[in-house]
Amino acid sequence: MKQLTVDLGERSYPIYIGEGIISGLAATLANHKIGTKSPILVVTDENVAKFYLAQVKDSLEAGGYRVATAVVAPGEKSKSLAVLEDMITVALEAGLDRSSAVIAIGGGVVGDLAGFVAASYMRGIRFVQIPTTILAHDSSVGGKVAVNHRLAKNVIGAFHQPEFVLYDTATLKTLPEREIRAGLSELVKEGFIWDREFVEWFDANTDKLLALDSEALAHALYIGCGVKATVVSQDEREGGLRAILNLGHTIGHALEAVSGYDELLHGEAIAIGMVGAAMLSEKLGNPGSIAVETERILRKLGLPVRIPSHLDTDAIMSALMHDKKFKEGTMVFIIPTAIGEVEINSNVSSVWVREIVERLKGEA
Ligand SMILES: NC(=O)c1ccc[n+]([C@@H]2O[C@H](COP(=O)([O-])OP(=O)(O)OC[C@H]3O[C@@H](n4cnc5c(N)ncnc54)[C@H](O)[C@@H]3O)[C@@H](O)[C@H]2O)c1
Ligand SMILES: O=C(O)C(=O)C[C@@H](O)[C@H](O)[C@H](O)COP(=O)(O)O
Ligand SMILES: [Zn+2]
Repeated sequence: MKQLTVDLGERSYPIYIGEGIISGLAATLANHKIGTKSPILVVTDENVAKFYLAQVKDSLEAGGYRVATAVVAPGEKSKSLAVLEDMITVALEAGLDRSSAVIAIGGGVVGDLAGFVAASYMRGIRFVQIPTTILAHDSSVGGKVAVNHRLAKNVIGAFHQPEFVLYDTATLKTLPEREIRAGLSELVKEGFIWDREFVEWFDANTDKLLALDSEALAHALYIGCGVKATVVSQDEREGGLRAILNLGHTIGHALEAVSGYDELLHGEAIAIGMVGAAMLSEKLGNPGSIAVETERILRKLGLPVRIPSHLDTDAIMSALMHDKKFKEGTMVFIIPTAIGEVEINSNVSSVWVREIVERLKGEA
């Protein structure tokens, strides 16, 4: 098993990464002083429940825990206020108290939702992240928890750090192919923002990653979680640096909202957004090779790199204005300045953005 730390003073926590480590969940909870006196709530979705819920519940109960479960429908639409309220109902009915904990087992949807349940229930109880998608290397680390609004992604939420992250890489074996590709989009993002060598390694190992080669995947997830932990440790609440993790998200989140949260997967929307940010980089005077290279790598992963042409440009432009980086009338974009380097840039004109959105809709 490998271990990383998110270094946040008294809120510091470990990320455990290893194959088969989910079987040690009850012992890990006990090590982290989550005791058996108060009930715990396990939140997951229907797909993940099918594979892993019985095993997790049995092992927790064998460890003396009283376990309530909440199983939501899979997909982004479960990140809603209505589902949040259902979760709170389950928590109340199961008698969760301030010593209880919420355990999220699943991808980023479950992690963000369950994390926000934990952040808001009785004004905040502890929670644990058990990521089961590649993409969740990102969502399970860093404490951003949220649900969506019809008009904008992640605008109802909080910063609430987990007690620990337990990443059992064996769970990834059951992922559908489209989810593997979407997860790799956010994983290569960690390289695009921070680590050119990782991008080069990623490019050379794409086939292995797509085939879920255990060694390649464990290495990539360790590096990806490491980038995330390093950035969050320096800027927990996005005062500055942390915004770089948002590469591709300004356009990406707008596409998710405008398409009703059920057409593009998060990682797919972010792939398109990363190509858009790279095209904006060229407008700002950086080499055009950044966009060419970004697009080549994302295409090789089988990801979409163009905006579905039926999405309305005006609707996308208006959704962009709800981006959380938009402040005092100024758009803020994360712009790649080289492969492996980005800057936070507030000099991007909305005229350019519209032009790039149109271009991304127009070409194959
Ligand atoms: N909080 C953050 O910092 C952060 C970071 C990145 C993304 N996110 C959020 O994460 C969400 C996307 O996460 P995601 O891509 O993991 O989506 P997801 O949670 O919807 O999971 C993807 C799909 O895979 C299924 N699944 C999950 N694990 C599985 C497994 N092991 N085997 C088989 N099927 C499995 C799920 O049921 C779902 O259908 C978005 O809402 C995004 O906004 C948050
Ligand atoms: O952790 C962060 O910070 C990120 O930006 C990671 C993103 O991949 C993630 O999608 C996050 O939820 C986006 O945050 P938001 O503040 O733009 O909603
Ligand atoms: Zn993301």
